[in-house]
Amino acid sequence: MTNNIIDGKQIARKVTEKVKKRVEDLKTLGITPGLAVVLVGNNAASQTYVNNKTKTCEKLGMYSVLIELDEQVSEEELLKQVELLNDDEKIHGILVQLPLPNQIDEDRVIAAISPLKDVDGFHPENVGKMMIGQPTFLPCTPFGILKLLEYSSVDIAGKHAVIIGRSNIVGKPMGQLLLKKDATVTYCHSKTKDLHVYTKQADILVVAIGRAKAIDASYIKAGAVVIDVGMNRDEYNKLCGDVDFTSAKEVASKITPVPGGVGPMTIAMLMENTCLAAENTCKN
Ligand SMILES: Nc1nc2c(c(=O)[nH]1)N[C@@H](CN(C=O)c1ccc(C(=O)N[C@@H](CCC(=O)O)C(=O)O)cc1)CN2
Ligand SMILES: [Mg+2]
Repeated sequence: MTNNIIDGKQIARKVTEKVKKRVEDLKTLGITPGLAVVLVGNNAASQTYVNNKTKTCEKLGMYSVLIELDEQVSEEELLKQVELLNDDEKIHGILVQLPLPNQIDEDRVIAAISPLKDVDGFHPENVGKMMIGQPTFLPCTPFGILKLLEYSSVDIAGKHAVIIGRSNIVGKPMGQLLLKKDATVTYCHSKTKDLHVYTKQADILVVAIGRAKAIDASYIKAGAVVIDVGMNRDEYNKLCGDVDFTSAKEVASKITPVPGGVGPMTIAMLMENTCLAAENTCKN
């Protein structure tokens, strides 16, 4: 198939252009949206992502701070930093970059972030709101995937969406958000038997397994929309997804590449959530 590639970079640019306008409007009211990004340790990939986040804030006229903590930092020290940010009026959004080192309980740190500043949408209160369809911050990767589908004119209602992966930050919320759009949702995961049986039924297939090129054309129904959330290195150390793009693009009606698909949307939606957090302060 030709011309079936969903360009995440281009769609992310369209989303951030709209955020930029909202930031300008907020500034006329004397409010500059502010994002605090907390990075623990020196994971190279995480460093790239947090730098992209703070750079994008600058480009959109938002305020940002990057707090870098040592790999060995204690949970108490990290929680103290989160508390300071919860109380900082210049900060509307707080994000603690994941994964965290083993000595730190991720759930405890996420729960310490004020739900009003939880622009990742990971706090249990916000996850609960998402589940019951109340307005809240939606987790950036699944929220970005919804936008990709919307901008690519993919109808969701009545479609069979199959999600491979059940993480708290991608798989689980992705299913809920597609359900809210009236898809019929099936979750698959590492213990699923006969994976082909499910994936072959998918009109929309979201792949978040964490294994390079694990899903090839043989798993995909002709004409399906394929969304690849993976981020791996192949045998030549080249970035690649969980989908074997070369074979999959021949059967999919639309497909996201890696890089340049879902990744840029994650950052664009973080900007939208931070802007929303700042707008919310006008309503309170
Ligand atoms: N607190 C959070 N931690 C993590 C999240 C998150 O949403 N919140 N998601 C991922 C990492 N992530 C953002 O933090 C992220 C991953 C990848 C990209 C991206 O733009 N990828 C590019 C390729 C980048 C490269 O060249 O290395 C692409 O796909 O085109 C953005 C954000 C885990 N942690
Ligand atoms: Mg841990």
